[in-house]
Amino acid sequence: MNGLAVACRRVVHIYRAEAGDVVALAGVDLSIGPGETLALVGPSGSGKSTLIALLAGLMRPSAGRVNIGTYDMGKLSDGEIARLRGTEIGVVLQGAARNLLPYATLHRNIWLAQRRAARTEGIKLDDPDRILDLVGLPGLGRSRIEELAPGARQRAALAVGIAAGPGLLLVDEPTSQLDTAGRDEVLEALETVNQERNTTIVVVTHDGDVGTRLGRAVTIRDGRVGAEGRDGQDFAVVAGDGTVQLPPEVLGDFPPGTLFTVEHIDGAVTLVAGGSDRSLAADHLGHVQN
Ligand SMILES: Nc1ncnc2c1ncn2[C@@H]1O[C@H](COP(=O)(O)OP(=O)(O)OP(=O)(O)O)[C@@H](O)[C@H]1O
Repeated sequence: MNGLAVACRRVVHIYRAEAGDVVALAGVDLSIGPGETLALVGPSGSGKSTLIALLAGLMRPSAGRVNIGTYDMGKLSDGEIARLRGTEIGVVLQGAARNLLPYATLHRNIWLAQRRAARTEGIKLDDPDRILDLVGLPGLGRSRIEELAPGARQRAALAVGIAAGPGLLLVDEPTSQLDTAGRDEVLEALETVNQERNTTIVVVTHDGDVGTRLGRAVTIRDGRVGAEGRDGQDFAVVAGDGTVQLPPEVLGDFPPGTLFTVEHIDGAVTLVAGGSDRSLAADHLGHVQN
């Protein structure tokens, strides 16, 4: 299976609660190429888990569109979404134990994850031992999950997530309970899976270093894409409705109501804060050029 592309267009998600509605996502625009690795970072409550749940088809967006490969997730039936999750989309929930049967062997856990795909025509499944090699657990097929150390258990959860050979792997907080060595092994496993299979991988994390390692880190802030880091450089991002969130550290310089003039200089666009020399050059906004 080749990596699947992901496209979110103006995605809104509202939780209906007795105490009042909560707008968890307020218009997310995000494109992820096939075979890309990406981290979703951001403060607690910003909407990361909600976004990954929408990508996994565990919930449907209140508005907007989520496309995975050729699928429009909002238009699929529950049965079609369940089939996708057992085949083309792999999901690793937060907390390794939630993905695994503790008393069963690694082989059996992988086999259980492959069951649905095995019945689906045209899907060729990897040998479980090959999957264990990919996640750095060679020869451990007969070990029971409860015998594994926490880092190995997290990689076992990854093995289950990739068992059916998904084109998109969604992983929630894979390193949060681990020491540095355990974290590095999990990241290595993710990198190997991505390199060997070209799997698109999206990881929700609080760990900024994980974002750096994965090459692309998208910050979710107040239910929107707030910023993006790529290969060590930070960018603000223009949303589908034309808005740009300024990084919190410069917000103090541009209070609400600040007026900008839009100046076109040598083919580049520069926003100059009214009556001052404070400006945002287009290059810092993702290069706006005609
Ligand atoms: N089932 C729910 N019902 C009502 N509100 C919810 C529900 N789940 C999440 N929320 C709210 O939606 C918003 C986004 O939550 P979400 O869990 O997506 O954020 P997060 O960035 O993943 O946070 P964390 O890093 O703490 O997991 C928060 O205000 C949260 O309180």
